[in-house]
Amino acid sequence: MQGSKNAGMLLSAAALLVDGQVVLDNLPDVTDVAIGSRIGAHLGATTSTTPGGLRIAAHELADSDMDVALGRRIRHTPSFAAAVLARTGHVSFPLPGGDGFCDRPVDLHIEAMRRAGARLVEQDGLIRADLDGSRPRAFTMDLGTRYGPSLGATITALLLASRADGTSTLTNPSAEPEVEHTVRFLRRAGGAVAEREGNLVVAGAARLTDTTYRIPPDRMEAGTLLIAAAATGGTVSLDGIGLADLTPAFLAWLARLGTEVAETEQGIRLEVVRDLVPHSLVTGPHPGFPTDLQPQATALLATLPGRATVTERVHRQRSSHVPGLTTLGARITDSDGTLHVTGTTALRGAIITGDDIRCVAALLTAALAADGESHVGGAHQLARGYADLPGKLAALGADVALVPDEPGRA
Ligand SMILES: CC(=O)N[C@H]1[C@@H](OP(=O)(O)OP(=O)(O)OC[C@H]2O[C@@H](n3ccc(=O)[nH]c3=O)[C@H](O)[C@@H]2O)O[C@H](CO)[C@@H](O)[C@@H]1O
Ligand SMILES: C=C(OP(=O)(O)O)C(=O)O
Repeated sequence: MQGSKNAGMLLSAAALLVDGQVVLDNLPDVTDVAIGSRIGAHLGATTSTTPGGLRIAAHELADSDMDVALGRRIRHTPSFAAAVLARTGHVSFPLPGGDGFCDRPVDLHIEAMRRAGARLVEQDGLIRADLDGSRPRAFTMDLGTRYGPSLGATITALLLASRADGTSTLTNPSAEPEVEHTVRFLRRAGGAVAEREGNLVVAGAARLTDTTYRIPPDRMEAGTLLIAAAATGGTVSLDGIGLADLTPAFLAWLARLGTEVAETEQGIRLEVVRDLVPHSLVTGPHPGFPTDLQPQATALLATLPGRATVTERVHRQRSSHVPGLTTLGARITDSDGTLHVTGTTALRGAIITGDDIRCVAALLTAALAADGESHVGGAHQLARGYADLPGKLAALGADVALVPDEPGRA
């Protein structure tokens, strides 16, 4: 398995907090991570590749103005900005990009900066934040939203608190594995983060020091491959990942469909053990069903005779995959954020395209199960989060090849 794109991005941001050298092992070769590394380099960090990883030396950050074009291309921009603000007392950054399947607000990121003592001004999509002193001040903040705790804002607050002058308390923090990895990384770099009664209590440090961290396996890549194997009635073995890396809700869903997922010496193995039947799902914060596997799961349900519902509860809406699936012949209706899927074995190949990472992964999954050939556009989106999904699927026996993406799209 590749290293996790989301953990890799957040730890690349955290690396900018360290007054020394950070080595991130097992960073995935995906375009978002490359953009994260370019953002660091533009701000004055020295980056160099190591076998299987990246060395980031941010002894000094010479610049506090983030490259606007790069910042607009990724979702984790506010967390990179928080690290720069905590280090230099100043930062300017654009509103983030990333997948645009729904409105994705950043109010909590901004609030964390404000609570840490920043004066903020927004103009034309650019945000400027300045601290009065050289360090953030200690603060208290609640990271809950009506959709559950915010992962991104928990990391932004954590990074600010780690360099604050005093002890901060973060209530209702996200429990996603990416938070646990960021906490471990910060502790290794000399930070003091404690978990107390479900809160994160962070004693700010004046300096964080050299450290090496291994990015965990990408649970979304693993989940995508497990779903693709189930959708094609196959068997798949994935090395370098364990059952503990996947959430109980996702594993229980796979089991109810009629697959068996077991641990092997090298990793995990999925086998289809009976005729698959559909089963409904609801996404949720960890340890719930991950939102980043919802589109692919919808694609699988669209191929299984019978009915199921798919309810998105992490994002306001996530149904960008529905038009492409419908073009392949899937029967899906959307009512108040819940997708009603009536599966069919009669999906047919078509020309379809997707505009975000998991949407394209979902279309690819359904195209593999469909009769005939499909052309799935959006390979550049896929490359934001998967190092080589078409290549891995081909190695597993799928008839899939990468052809040049649509002209004019970076
Ligand atoms: C908890 C969770 O599963 N988070 C997912 C979320 O992370 P990401 O960090 O992108 O999003 P958040 O976890 O912050 O968002 C959770 C909820 O909080 C809301 N919100 C967020 C920030 C903010 O300032 N204000 C606000 O209202 C969002 O609209 C959303 O409904 O999307 C990523 C991409 O799909 C996934 O990899 C993460 O697993
Ligand atoms: C939505 C995703 O990524 P991002 O938050 O970077 O847009 C994703 O990984 O599915």
